Amino acid sequence: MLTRRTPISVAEAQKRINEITLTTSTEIIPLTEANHRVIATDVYAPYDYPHFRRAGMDGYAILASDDHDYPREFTVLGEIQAGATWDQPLRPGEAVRIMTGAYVPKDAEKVIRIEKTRPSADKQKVTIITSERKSNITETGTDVKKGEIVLAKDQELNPGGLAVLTAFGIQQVTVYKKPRIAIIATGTELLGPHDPIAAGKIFNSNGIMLKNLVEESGGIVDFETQLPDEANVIKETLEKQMASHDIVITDGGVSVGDFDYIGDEARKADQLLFNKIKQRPGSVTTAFIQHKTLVMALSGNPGACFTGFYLYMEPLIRRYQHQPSRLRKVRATLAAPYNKTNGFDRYLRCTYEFKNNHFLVYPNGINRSGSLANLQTTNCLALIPHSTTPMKVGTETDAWLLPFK
Ligand SMILES: Nc1nc2c(c(=O)[nH]1)N[C@H]1C(S)=C(S)[C@@H](COP(=O)(O)OP(=O)(O)OC[C@H]3O[C@@H](n4cnc5c(N)ncnc54)[C@H](O)[C@@H]3O)O[C@H]1N2
Ligand code: MOO
Repeated sequence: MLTRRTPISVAEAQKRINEITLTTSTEIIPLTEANHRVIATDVYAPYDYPHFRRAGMDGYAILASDDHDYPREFTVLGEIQAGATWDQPLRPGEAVRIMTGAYVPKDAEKVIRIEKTRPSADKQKVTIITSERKSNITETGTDVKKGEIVLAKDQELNPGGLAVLTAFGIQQVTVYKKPRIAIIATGTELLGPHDPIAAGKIFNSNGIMLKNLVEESGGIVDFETQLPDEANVIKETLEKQMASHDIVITDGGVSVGDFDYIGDEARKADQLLFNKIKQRPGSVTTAFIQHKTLVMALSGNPGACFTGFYLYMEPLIRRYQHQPSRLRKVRATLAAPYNKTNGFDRYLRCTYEFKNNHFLVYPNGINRSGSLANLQTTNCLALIPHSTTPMKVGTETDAWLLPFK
């Protein structure tokens, strides 16, 4: 059925997606699974770090009042290994052999590095040759004081952050839940992964791309399927997946063809956000909310599907994690010809180069909506504003550098 759709701008479509109120929730997970997760609560230091006075060098611990008139011989009271403690008092003329990272005796104020000493053969005595400028002792709480925020919320944990938490004996962390996303590809032309290639048929190349794009952006794909263009099958699957997911992403079946059933579902939905955008590729990109779940209907055309994901889905998935989009908007110069003109703004798949403090963008291969050969090497999208004349080489425009590229 042919219906008239009202195209809106990309900015307006992005605004409508951005205005969706998200119900983000949190979960507690073991630290061993927390790399790249976003912490949802400030984490306070349960104790000082370090929590004992620690030797920064291998050497001999002595009293502050003894730090003079070198060379001078000291009596060695014993040895403190890292991990051990020491409770004997230290008196003038006495030293304790101490290792890096070991507990410093209470009354010791200085560790003289081993290089500046001459131990006797039986190790019972040591001659200190010269003093040290530094104490070589790390005082309690030098790094972090008890009660301070060691990691503030809303940041993505990385291996360094995991080390910080572990140092404080923290083994679990509260993080934002990842949105659960279902991916439904539609099209009777789609072959199963093990089918032989056949006339009129294609493999579901969008499926694996979308799954990995979702996961890279911080979502979980726990349902993925491909469906023939059959209204009932599509409707039933949509209903079921909407009930159990935060977002359902579909691709294909969204234009005005006789078998484009996703478009029909969109028009009947509780809230239609948009079903035509003034953009190429992907003018058919559609979004609607049904039973409080967002359905993002991307074009089946691979180039349009790729672009639509970055423009609308990546920022939304990141928002579930309280994180900004990873697309980096820059000003860039068109460095090679692109001669096509269009009534809609085009998000051209490009490669970029950073030269003399400036970004240069190069149109990447064939930029049709239905072409896909450039998807591996495309690392930015550049804006070719709608016009009746081609954009001249050397013109400045907006470009978005893509994450993980
Ligand atoms: N009469 C009109 N025809 C079309 C219009 C229009 O306005 N009037 N819009 C065109 C534009 S623009 C686009 S974009 C496409 C959008 O089509 P759909 O999103 O509905 O997608 P399909 O028609 O199902 O497929 C388009 C193309 O992509 C291939 N495809 C589909 N699924 C996959 C997949 N999972 N992996 C790889 N490739 C896939 C499919 O075989 C088609 O070749 O509509 C235009 N038509
Ligand atoms: O809307 Mo389509 O521009 O060819 O992807």
